[in-house]
Amino acid sequence: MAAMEGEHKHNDNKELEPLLVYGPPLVFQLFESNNSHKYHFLKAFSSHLPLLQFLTTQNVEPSSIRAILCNPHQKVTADVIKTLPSLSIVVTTSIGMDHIDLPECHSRGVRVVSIGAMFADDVADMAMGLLIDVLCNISAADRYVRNSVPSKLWNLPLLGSKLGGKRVGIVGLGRIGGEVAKRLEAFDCIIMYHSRNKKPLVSYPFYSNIVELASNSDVLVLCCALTEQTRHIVNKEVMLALGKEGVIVNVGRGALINENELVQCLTKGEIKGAGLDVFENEPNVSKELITMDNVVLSPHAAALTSDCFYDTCDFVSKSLEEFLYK
Ligand SMILES: O=CC(=O)O
Repeated sequence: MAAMEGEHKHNDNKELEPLLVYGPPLVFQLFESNNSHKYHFLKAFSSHLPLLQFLTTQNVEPSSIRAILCNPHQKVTADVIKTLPSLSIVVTTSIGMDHIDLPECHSRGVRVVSIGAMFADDVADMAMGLLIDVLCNISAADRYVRNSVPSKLWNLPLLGSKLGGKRVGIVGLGRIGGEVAKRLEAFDCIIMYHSRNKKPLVSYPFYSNIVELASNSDVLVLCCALTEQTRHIVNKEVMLALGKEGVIVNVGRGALINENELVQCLTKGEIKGAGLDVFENEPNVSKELITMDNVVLSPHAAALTSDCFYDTCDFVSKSLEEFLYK
């Protein structure tokens, strides 16, 4: 466990009451790596432990926690919320909010603030990176070179394929999906999308049925939020419709895809490949996926850029200060 404590003055020079904030270590690295930032809301605790376990093992009084800082790996369940009588705000350093029990927050009057679309560019870059990697076998070729001897260097047993001209179905045309579309246009891709509703200002073809989208696409890029409606939105039927040359990229949430069915389809050659930044049972990654050369894996890292870190630091500080001290 790491603890940070400090004495800081608010803008109006009024001494702040100590505020307990709890969050996972990665989030707190933001503050540690940005020394110039004013820690208005200390004391803060960070731990890898789930919050309820943290409270009991570290002997922290639940009623002293007024704010939670979390990321998608930190579940803010109804039990967590009920255990913290003074909780008044949850700030998540993520776009997605599926790790937070929103109805419980709402009924308790706990405010929830998410980073919104701040990371859209970075996540869209990751989607493009994964897609180009799968199509051009970059990671597989990298492994080949590292394990090769000079006489075999040119014998790579894989053929790539170009992105240009591919028909790409974007699932979820919000800010991230929109940024993905912008990038795909530069590659002369044919873009279409599926989302809850047709977007009146968007000219790309809209498919209300994801199976139809898949059967008209070479690639599916998943950018939507995980909800009860989108859980397993990509299942065997969708993958069979995408077809043997089809590629799936997921920068949304792992459970958007039925991962068992994905493994089966990849194993049987029913789709060609996948680029995954997220997994259904994080932090566990299916053993089969790990062995596949046509699959590119990334550890939920699309927003782990230095740009995101600085923006997040500002955002979190402002959100907490505004809500708690104004
Ligand atoms: O997973 C990351 C996010 O939701 O921002």
